[in-house]
Amino acid sequence: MRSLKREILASGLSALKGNGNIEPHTYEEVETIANDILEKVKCRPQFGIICGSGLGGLGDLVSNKEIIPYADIPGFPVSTVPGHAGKLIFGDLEGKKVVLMQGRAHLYEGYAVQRITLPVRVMKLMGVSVLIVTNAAGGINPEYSVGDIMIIKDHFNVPGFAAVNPLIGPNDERFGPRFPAASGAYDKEFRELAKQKAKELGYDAFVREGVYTCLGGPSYETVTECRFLRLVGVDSTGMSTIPEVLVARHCGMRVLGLSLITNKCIVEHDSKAFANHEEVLETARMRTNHLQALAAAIVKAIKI
Ligand SMILES: O=P(O)(O)O[C@H]1O[C@H](CO)[C@@H](O)[C@H]1O
Ligand code: HPA
Repeated sequence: MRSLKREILASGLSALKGNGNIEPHTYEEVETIANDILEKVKCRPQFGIICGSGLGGLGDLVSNKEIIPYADIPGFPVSTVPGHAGKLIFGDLEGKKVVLMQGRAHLYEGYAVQRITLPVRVMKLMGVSVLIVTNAAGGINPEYSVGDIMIIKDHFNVPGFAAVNPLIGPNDERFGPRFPAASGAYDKEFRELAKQKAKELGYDAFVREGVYTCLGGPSYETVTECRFLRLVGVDSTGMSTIPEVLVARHCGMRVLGLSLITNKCIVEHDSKAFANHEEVLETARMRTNHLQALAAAIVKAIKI
């Protein structure tokens, strides 16, 4: 095990192996990382939370914090984007044991898709069975406003059209099946619960339910791409989340996804407006308190 750990550390990019082929981390590698983390913390998490751009404030909800920077975890992808602190926070939230990722890594940062999803498998082997994923996204649905929170009911995996899928490569049945279903990935019961909690909190006016997509980024979408996405039934668009959800579902986790609509997508040629990350972070700041309250209420209500 020791030498395996050294190997992961030394390679830094063990998801990229040999002649350009991309291979997933082995079960043993993931197990080594998970056990290593568990040796460092007292918490034994049941819930995993991934915070999107500017949404790391969800970490303030956690008490009895134990914090490990991603940079100290062998093999973990380190976030390089503003609004992604790159810390793993363990602790208590509404009576539940949680591990919260304050920030994520994205495809456009140059990581293999298997590598950006490694933390999800590590969570699984640490005992997590429920994953809450959050992201900042552009509103494609013309009825959406900046600041809306969208409960994700389905996704449209654009990178998957070009064979970018974290489950590509040898399949280890200890994680899950070769051909997992992707329909029903966003747990119906959790979605209903999220809607109910939103109502109780008086958030009806800005909580929606819709379909998320991600492109590879880092460029934001063109006008034609946005119009195309609307035609196929997409409501919000980002550059993350879907790979994590595919891996989570593959290993049997139940998933809830929340998109914060941080900007409206540009659908008019020659528009003077342009998508930008500053607006994304600004909207995230504006909605942090609401998102915190909603996430806390949902975690409290979910029974494991
Ligand atoms: O999906 P999250 O991590 O919330 O971040 C979103 O915000 C960034 C663009 O502003 C991109 O990284 C996009 O994916
Ligand atoms: N497009 C893609 N990703 C995003 C956007 C967007 O408009 N807003 C936040 N992340």
